[in-house]
Amino acid sequence: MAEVADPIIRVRDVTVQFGTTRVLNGLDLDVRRGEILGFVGPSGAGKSVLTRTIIGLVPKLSGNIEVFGIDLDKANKTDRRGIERRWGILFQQGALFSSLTVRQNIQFPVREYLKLSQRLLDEITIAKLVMVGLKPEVIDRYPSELSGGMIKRVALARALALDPELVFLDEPTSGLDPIGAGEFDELVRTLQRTLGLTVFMVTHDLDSLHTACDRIAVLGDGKVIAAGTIADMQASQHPWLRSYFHGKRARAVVGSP
Ligand SMILES: Nc1ncnc2c1ncn2[C@@H]1O[C@H](COP(=O)(O)OP(=O)(O)OP(=O)(O)O)[C@@H](O)[C@H]1O
Repeated sequence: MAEVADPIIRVRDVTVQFGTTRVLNGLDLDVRRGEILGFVGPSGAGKSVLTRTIIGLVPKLSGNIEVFGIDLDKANKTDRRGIERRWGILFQQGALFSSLTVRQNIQFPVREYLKLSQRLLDEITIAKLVMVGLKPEVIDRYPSELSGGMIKRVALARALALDPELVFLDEPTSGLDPIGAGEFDELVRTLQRTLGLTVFMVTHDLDSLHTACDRIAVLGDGKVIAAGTIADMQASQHPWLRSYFHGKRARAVVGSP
């Protein structure tokens, strides 16, 4: 694959296996600093597995992963904590701790890494809530008292709590209606531009790929089978890409016959 200068994530020849099932098979991927990369592929292809492998939650059989130019396998515990502070994560499942309030959810990662006064923690929390378009009044609500869209926003606020350079979003718009999803995409786009964030976004949402992503990488048979702009994807003759980007759903999004 073509080398990218100064990638924020560099994955080379990564293989991940559960028992005898090989999910990733010699996968290469670069994520460029400052871009929103949309990561797509069939259900069960291994998108979440790759995300979890990059952040070190899933062990790999072989291969090499660098984040911020640092090989995580070679980092000691202190360096690793330093790296983990520089990324934020919005997981697909269990976006928020249901027994904690919005305040406690957002402050959770901050408390893990920093010793700050409660007053400062509250100030950070309110700033993050405003950043994601929520009113400070929601701070003492529980997740069960929020709408689906609000939960996603609080989860994003939590991912942003430590002012990360890189954010992992695993299907952030799943479960939202098209308007809510569109608003969320717009928010991610705005934050990327204003904060200079790099975003790694697993998604099934064709609208997100069109409106939010700078580049798209497609996972198939354990590898990245294509990477490029939406125009590159639409021009591809690969059967899965053709049916995905030119199928019924795609036509509904781009409005072509
Ligand atoms: N801890 C695990 N142990 C065993 N198998 C696993 C584990 N985690 C994931 N898998 C398997 O790895 C494969 C890829 O799963 P993954 O969740 O990454 O798919 P995905 O591309 O994110 O799918 P979706 O789009 O449906 O979310 C699946 O077959 C899944 O069952």
